[in-house]
Parts: sequence; structure tokens; C-alpha cells
Amino acid sequence: MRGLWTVERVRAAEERVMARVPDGALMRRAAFGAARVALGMLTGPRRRVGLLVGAGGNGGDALWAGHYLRRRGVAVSAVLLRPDRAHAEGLAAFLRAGGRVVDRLGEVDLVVDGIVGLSARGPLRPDAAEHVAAIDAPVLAVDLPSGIDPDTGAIAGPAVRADVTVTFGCLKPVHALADCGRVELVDIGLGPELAGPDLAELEDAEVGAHWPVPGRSDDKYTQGVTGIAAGSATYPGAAVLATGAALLATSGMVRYAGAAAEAVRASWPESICTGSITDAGRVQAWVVGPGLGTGLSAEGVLRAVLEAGVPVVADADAITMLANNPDLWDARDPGTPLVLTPHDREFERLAGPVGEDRVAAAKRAAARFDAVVLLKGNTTVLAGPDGRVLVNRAGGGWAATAGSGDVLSGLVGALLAARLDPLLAAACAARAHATAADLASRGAPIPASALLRAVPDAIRALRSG
Ligand SMILES: NC(=O)C1=CN([C@@H]2O[C@H](COP(=O)(O)OP(=O)(O)OC[C@H]3O[C@@H](n4cnc5c(N)ncnc54)[C@H](O)[C@@H]3O)[C@@H](O)[C@H]2O)[C@@H](O)CC1
Ligand SMILES: Nc1ncnc2c1ncn2[C@@H]1O[C@H](COP(=O)(O)OP(=O)(O)O)[C@@H](O)[C@H]1O
Ligand SMILES: [K+]
Repeated sequence: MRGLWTVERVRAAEERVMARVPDGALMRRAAFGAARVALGMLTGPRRRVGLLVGAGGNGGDALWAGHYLRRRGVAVSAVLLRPDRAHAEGLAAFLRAGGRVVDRLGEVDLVVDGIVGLSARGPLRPDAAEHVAAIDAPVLAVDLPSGIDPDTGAIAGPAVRADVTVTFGCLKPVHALADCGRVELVDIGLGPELAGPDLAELEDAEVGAHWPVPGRSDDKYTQGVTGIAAGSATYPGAAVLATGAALLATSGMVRYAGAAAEAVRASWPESICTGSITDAGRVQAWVVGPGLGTGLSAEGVLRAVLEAGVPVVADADAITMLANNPDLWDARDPGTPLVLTPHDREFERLAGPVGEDRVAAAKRAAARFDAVVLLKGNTTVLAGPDGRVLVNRAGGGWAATAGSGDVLSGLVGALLAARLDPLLAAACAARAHATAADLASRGAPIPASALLRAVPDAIRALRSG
């Protein structure tokens, strides 16, 4: 797992390290690492670097990095956004090494963004935004791209667009929640001072290791049977996609119950299809909601699933029904895991606007509903009712296509039926989904059915990762 720590936690760890190292040592280590990353980005024949330097430690890092770059023969100029408040030692070292202070960036081969770091509040101020708008070179952001909130990844106005971000000590939430380009981590000795992270990302290999595969002694029942209560006469496709995803995610068996039985049977002859949930037989987890509708009979299905005493993934129309008719919560068997998989609009119906702090929103809803909340997006946020938070970053935006959520719900359901911890099940499913989207796309738009077909390749890639 790759941990991410909030600003408050980073500051506390930094303070403890600073108390036992010489003044400025931490910053010089950070800046030395930043200079090394900058050198790696200067691949052409010309080596001119421009620094954008703000008022605090972030600008100090940039100036010290400028100092080290000068020592390697790089031409470095700096725009001081607050000349009166520029980091004094950093500026002295920069000037000593032959760095130049200029009014504008001019023609450079690399820009180092040292405008603002962990103290960032809100978008770039207008003067900084003006210099950033004029950038015409690759950008290395120091700690984080200026203008993005370090803890929430929110971008409320002008912000730096970084090709590479070099950060220090540990990753911060912004590095998973916003686009920071490639992220390079420089060790400044915070490790021993950092307890458990605030958020985490699973590594591919961990997802692969958790993925349930049949053992020699398994049969079709021992691996967990997934039930799909989705689709309708109007939306049979949702049932076909969710059932297919469950079939491809794990071995064993998938039961489909609902009005799209004929379409599901035609696409997936191996599924056990019935027209009604009452005839479905036993399952170890239910997926409910995609394409189901929100009428009275759909409510009856949702009630039956919630009462069944097995883990449930509630998606799409199931979320809308729970939002519109809170009495439905009473049907829920307390103590059985529930995974809610809203996109932003569904989240809003259920728990109010997501707002800028997606992690806080997901955590709040997870606690309120005693459920795992999987909040969809390019970065998917997953919060458990116990306060754990995982994030999953998708590579591209290829999964932003109608029906891809139906695939995701089938994947989560299959992993729940295989008895994975619910938060882990949701996170592994999100990773396989995003991986399948990238594999299927290879640079071209894809429909959800192509994403679905790439699920086995995604699982193979994760299991060999
Ligand atoms: N404390 C240390 O010893 C270390 C600090 N480090 C660096 O220091 C940074 C933190 O430094 P500081 O806490 O001094 O503060 P920053 O450098 O993050 O911010 C400086 C000032 O920028 C201004 N500012 C805030 N939001 C802004 C916005 N949206 N647009 C423009 N200006 C804005 C504020 O006046 C703020 O005080 C870290 O991000 C890291 O780069 C690293 O060198 C590691 C060691
Ligand atoms: N910009 C994006 N980048 C990557 N993944 C995305 C993006 N937008 C949506 N997704 C993913 O695609 C899926 C879409 O689900 P959803 O909105 O429910 O679609 P539908 O209801 O049409 O099936 C989710 O898994 C979500 O995380
Ligand atoms: K920065």
C-alpha cells in the first residue's frame, strides 16, 4: 500500500525531525532531490531553468534547487513573487551560486514551480497566475502544483499544470486526488515519524494477490455465488453488463434475477437466470440497482435484497430509491456489509453535495450509512464505516462511458461473494475496472462492453504485477 499523509500530519513529523537535525538541513535535502529531478528533465542541448518563487518554504526549496543546478552549470533565473518575503538563506545561496533574479520567466527549457506548497490556500493569486499563464516549457512542481489544495486536491481557479511533481518525505493526498503529472518522492527522513497514513492506494501486486482464484479443491459453490438484481425491460443491457462482469471476475456461479432474464441468458448461457428474486436461490452477495428502475416492484426487489442477510452492492437506481425513500433503510439486515457506489449526482441525492473535499464527503456518508462508500471519478475515493480510506486513480478517462458503472458493480459483487473485506473488495474492483479500461482502449474511445471484455486481461495483468 502507498500511504498518503495530510498536511497536519506531515508538519508534525517534520517538526520532530527538524528538532534533531541542523537548521535548514531538511530543506537542503529536499532541494537537492528536486535539483536531481530537474536535471533528469533537462534532456535537450539547452539547459535554462526558470524558477517561480513564492513567499515561503516552497520558494526556499526552489531557490536552493536553483543553487544546486547552478553548481551543475545550468543557467538559472528566478522570478520572486514576493521579493520582500523570499526565503532569505535560499535566496543568498542562489545568488552566491550565480543565479539571476528577473522580472519575467523569458525563454527557458524548464520551469520550477516554487510558488506555494503545504501552506497553499485557494487558487493562485492573480500575479502568480499571470506568470503561470505565460509558461511555455515543461513544469516541475515543488511538493505540489501551486493552486491545488494539498489535502483535498480541489482546484478552485488558476493552478499550475505540472509534468512532474517532486515531493518530500511522503506522499500527500493531492498526489492521488489531483493530476500532479509523474510524482517523484525524495526521502528526507520523515519515515520513522509517520504513523499510519490518512489515505492509501493499493499497489497492483496487492490487488493481484487479493484477487480470488479457484484452488484445486474448489467447486462452483465454495467460491461464493453472486446474485444480480438489475436490469428491466427498458434497460436489459445493465443486467447483461453486471452479470458479465461478475462472471468474468471470479469463477463459481452467478445467478441473475429480474426482467432481463432472456437477454442475460442469451449473452451469458452459463448464468442461472430467473424472472423473479423470490425464485433466485441462495447467493453469497447481491448486486442491486443498475437499470432496475425506481418503481414499486424495484422497491420490492431492493427490500428483498437488503433483508437477505448477505453483503450487498447498491448502485444506480438502488441508490436513488434509498435517497427518495429512507424507509427502505429499515429493510437492511444490520451487520451485513453494504457497498454504495454513487457517482456525484447519486451521492448528492443520498447525502448532499459532494463539495470540494471528496474524501471528507465519502467518509461522512460511510459513517452515516454504516457502509463502504465508493465515490466514482477519475480518482475513486473509497471510505469504510471504520474510517479507513483508500483511493484508486484511473490512468485515462476511458471508463467515462455509459454502462461502465454496471460493470463495476458486477465486479464488486463478485468479490464480496468471494468474502473479501468489503472495502478491499470495492478497491480491488475499482482497480481492475480502471485497468480494463486502459487495456481495452489503447488510446481510442471504447464502449462499456469492450471494457467488460478486457476484465480477464486486467486480472491477469494485476496478478502478474
Ligand atoms: N519546513 C521545512 O523544513 C521544510 C519545508 N519544505 C518546503 O516548505 C513548504 C512549506 O512552506 P511554508 O509553510 O513556508 O509555506 P508555502 O511555501 O507553502 O507558502 C508560502 C506562502 O504562500 C502564500 N500563499 C498561500 N496560498 C497561496 C496561493 N494560492 N497563491 C499564491 N500564494 C499563496 C502564503 O502567503 C503562504 O504563506 C513545503 O511545501 C516544502 O516545499 C521542504 O523544504 C521540506 C522541509
Ligand atoms: N473521468 C473518468 N476517468 C476515469 N474513470 C471514470 C471517469 N468518469 C467515470 N469513471 C468511472 O466509470 C464508471 C462510471 O460509472 P457510472 O457513472 O455509474 O456509469 P453508468 O451508470 O453509465 O454505468 C465508474 O467506475 C467511474 O469511476
Ligand atoms: K509548488
